[in-house]
Amino acid sequence: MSSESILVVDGAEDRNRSLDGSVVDVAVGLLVAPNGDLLLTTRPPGKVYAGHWEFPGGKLEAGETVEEALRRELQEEIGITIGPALLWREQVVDYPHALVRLHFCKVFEWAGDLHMKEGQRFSWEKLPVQCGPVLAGTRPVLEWLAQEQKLQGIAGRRF
Ligand SMILES: Nc1nc2c([nH]c(=O)n2[C@H]2C[C@H](O)[C@@H](COP(=O)(O)OP(=O)(O)OP(=O)(O)O)O2)c(=O)[nH]1
Repeated sequence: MSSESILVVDGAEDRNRSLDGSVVDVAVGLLVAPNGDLLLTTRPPGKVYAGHWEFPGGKLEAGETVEEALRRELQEEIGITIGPALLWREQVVDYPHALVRLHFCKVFEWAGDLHMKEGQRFSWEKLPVQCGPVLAGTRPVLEWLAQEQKLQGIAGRRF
């Protein structure tokens, strides 16, 4: 029995899928600009939930680490080469189309200019983000980021 919490999306309550074997791992990049803004992109036309806002990333291929997959996906999708990817949080999401484990990584350094290669839109956002609709599996991490920012604000005032 896994202790991971599962976010169930779009009427999946009765699916009761097992976490053994069928989970698709996804590397997701939280690109943080020097001023703290975060990069969000829309899901490209033709993909499930097209037009919904998310953080850029994609599925791991066989044999890849999360960092390798994220570096490849961001080169393929938005034309940049990332520096270190720092694993921050994980979330399992049960969608009607798939059961995914999202590996959210913070990225502070990258090379190259943004180039949306799959017809996505992009936006540098402050919290709370103004773009929408935001993909259901992306909402929890926005909450965690907001909590972190709040705590940093409190610590900053105190010290
Ligand atoms: N990239 C990304 N995917 C997310 C986020 N939140 C979330 O629930 N997901 C889900 C949506 C999809 O089910 C899955 C990512 O799969 P995908 O189809 O976009 O990945 P991919 O680019 O490798 O796709 P493909 O090559 O198979 O077409 O993760 C997020 O913030 N970013």
